[in-house]
Amino acid sequence: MTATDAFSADQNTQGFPPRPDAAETSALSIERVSHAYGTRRALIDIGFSVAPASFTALLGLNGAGKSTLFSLITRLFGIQRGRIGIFGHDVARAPGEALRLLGVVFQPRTLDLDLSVTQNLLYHAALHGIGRRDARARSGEVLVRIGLADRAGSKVRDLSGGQMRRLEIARALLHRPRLLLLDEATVGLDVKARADILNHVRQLVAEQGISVLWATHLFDEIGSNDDLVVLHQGRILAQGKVARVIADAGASDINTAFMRLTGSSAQSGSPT
Ligand SMILES: Nc1ncnc2c1ncn2[C@@H]1O[C@H](COP(=O)(O)OP(=O)(O)OP(=O)(O)O)[C@@H](O)[C@H]1O
Repeated sequence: MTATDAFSADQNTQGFPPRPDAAETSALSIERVSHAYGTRRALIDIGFSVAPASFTALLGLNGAGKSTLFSLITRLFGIQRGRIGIFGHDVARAPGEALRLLGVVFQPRTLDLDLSVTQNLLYHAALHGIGRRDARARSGEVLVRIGLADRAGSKVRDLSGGQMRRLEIARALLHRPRLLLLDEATVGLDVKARADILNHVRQLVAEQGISVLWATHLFDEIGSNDDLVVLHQGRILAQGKVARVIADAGASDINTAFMRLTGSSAQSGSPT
């Protein structure tokens, strides 16, 4: 069976409606997206949007489909079904315009440990075609923003895990994106480093107006005012303001709501 065949039984994926106008104003719009690895369906007709200057948590256990979705948004994988827009730019049809507005922090670390903090940033800036002088200015700027200015000359190898993550966030901000995706950004960090990263990212939303999609399997990373998307086994089970999702599930907290929606429980302790 081909990936296309894998969806043929799903009536909801037959034909896509015209783009809603609202999608044009969303930082990110996911419309009826499906993805299969051979016969394994990883995403099944999912749709949601991220509002400009908002923090949206994408909550799902391992295997929910979060990384697959990130791979589609960033064009690591081609889109099999549906449409993805970034500030109104279709990722498949206008990838240059769309991806210019996007910054990403992937789950695996991708820093050069033997280069300094600044050298890592300059290298990345060069890949984006940012001139040397501008790159230096921007590097200083993003390091201040993410609280790493005092480590500019340090070798990355000498940073803590949390500082490395913050450097990756700084790097993702170098080309001044308006939408930032973070895939399980706190995995492997202790409680303090996790809180630290989350605070920095929330500050980017509040102070810089950056839109954030924060993928996590930890419900204690979700704030009461956040927008929430609950993804489970490739399907979206709930979305909306956290309070609304909790109320709609007839629950009193996010943990119970998640259990009711999925029949399982997310983790509130340290990431695995
Ligand atoms: N390259 C691949 N080939 C085949 N199946 C895959 C591949 N990548 C992911 N899958 C499957 O797709 C589903 C979604 O996986 P995905 O990695 O997107 O989930 P996730 O929510 O990011 O989980 P995790 O946090 O564990 O990475 C899972 O069933 C997974 O086994």
